[in-house]
Amino acid sequence: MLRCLRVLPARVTRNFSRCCSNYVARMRFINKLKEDEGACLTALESGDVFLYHTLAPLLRKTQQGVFQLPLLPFKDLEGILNRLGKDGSMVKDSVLITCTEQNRALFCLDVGELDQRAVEKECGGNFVDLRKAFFTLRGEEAPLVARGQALLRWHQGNGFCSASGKPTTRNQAGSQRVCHSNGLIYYPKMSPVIITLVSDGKRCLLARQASFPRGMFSALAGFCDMGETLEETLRREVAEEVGLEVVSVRYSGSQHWPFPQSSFMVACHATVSPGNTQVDVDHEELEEARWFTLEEIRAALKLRTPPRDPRDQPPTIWVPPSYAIAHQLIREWVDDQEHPYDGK
Ligand SMILES: NC(=O)C1=CN([C@@H]2O[C@H](COP(=O)(O)OP(=O)(O)OC[C@H]3O[C@@H](n4cnc5c(N)ncnc54)[C@H](O)[C@@H]3O)[C@@H](O)[C@H]2O)C=CC1
Ligand SMILES: [Mg+2]
Repeated sequence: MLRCLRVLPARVTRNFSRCCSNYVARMRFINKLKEDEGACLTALESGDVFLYHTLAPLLRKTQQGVFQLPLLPFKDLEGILNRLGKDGSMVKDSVLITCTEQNRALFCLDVGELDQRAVEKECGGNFVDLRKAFFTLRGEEAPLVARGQALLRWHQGNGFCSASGKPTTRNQAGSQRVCHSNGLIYYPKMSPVIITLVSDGKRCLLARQASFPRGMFSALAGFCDMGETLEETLRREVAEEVGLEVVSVRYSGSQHWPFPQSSFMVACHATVSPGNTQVDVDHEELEEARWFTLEEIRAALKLRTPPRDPRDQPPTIWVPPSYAIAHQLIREWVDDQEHPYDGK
């Protein structure tokens, strides 16, 4: 019975103290840009834009060999577009992403209709696949390129109203599209996904899909069905994929995940009772799922890059890298084992 599922208090308190004191003003400014067409255009004209070509972000390599996301001031980009024979007003198709602590607005634009090499030459960079960009960029730039691509992809796929079949029009910020024939408003969409690390108190359960790189194991994940709570999704997915019944759940964190389409990943720890640990894998979904000891997980976490030798038998086990929320769950589990929680 669902009532049996205990939802434990979160152990981790997120600390936002690093946020600067103008956070409230900045959030209200961004919100105003979504609602006020004139203010958004003014912010774009004094802001920066980063580029995509058919959804691949433009990156630039510094002399130190570090990849960066080049931010082009509005005027510079207008000039570049003019030099490439395009009307500079194309910059106005940019989509609002965020705004810096100095209230400088940041937008992105897909220049897929221009010659890729010509743009790369003008901008001094290269358009790279999002997966590569996401794994290469540092700090806050990785979620920025993911967010930008997700928004641009959503605009490219929502040019028509699904009720009337007529074209939809975007607002200046790109935070919504409207069908003027029936007034329907469309907002960017993410699919909610639960991701959970199941533990029996001493071991944790990791699984791999056949499509994963060799040797990589991750936490269990699954899309929410319409009308489900996150707890119901978690309980159902664990039952479906590995045949186990979860008895408690603890929230860990969340993450926007752009692959293959926008998912909103909600990460939780879950436990099964020690007497109910017999795994029964659904081989339609998973290639393998099994329990791992603390020592095995510590060894897997030590591998910073996937093992080089593709022939090692059995394959060396490794886990998703640090930017994946699965990694956070696995690290927290190790921490829980090393410093057990006394419930206070
Ligand atoms: N950031 C991270 O650490 C991780 C992210 N993930 C992501 O979680 C997502 C879900 O994991 P899966 O095990 O594949 O889910 P899943 O166990 O629900 O299986 C996927 C199947 O669910 C169905 N489905 C239902 N609703 C769907 C929707 N809205 N979009 C697409 N398919 C839908 C499809 O038939 C699909 O083949 C994947 O996109 C994956 O990339 C998975 C593991 C780690
Ligand atoms: Mg799954």
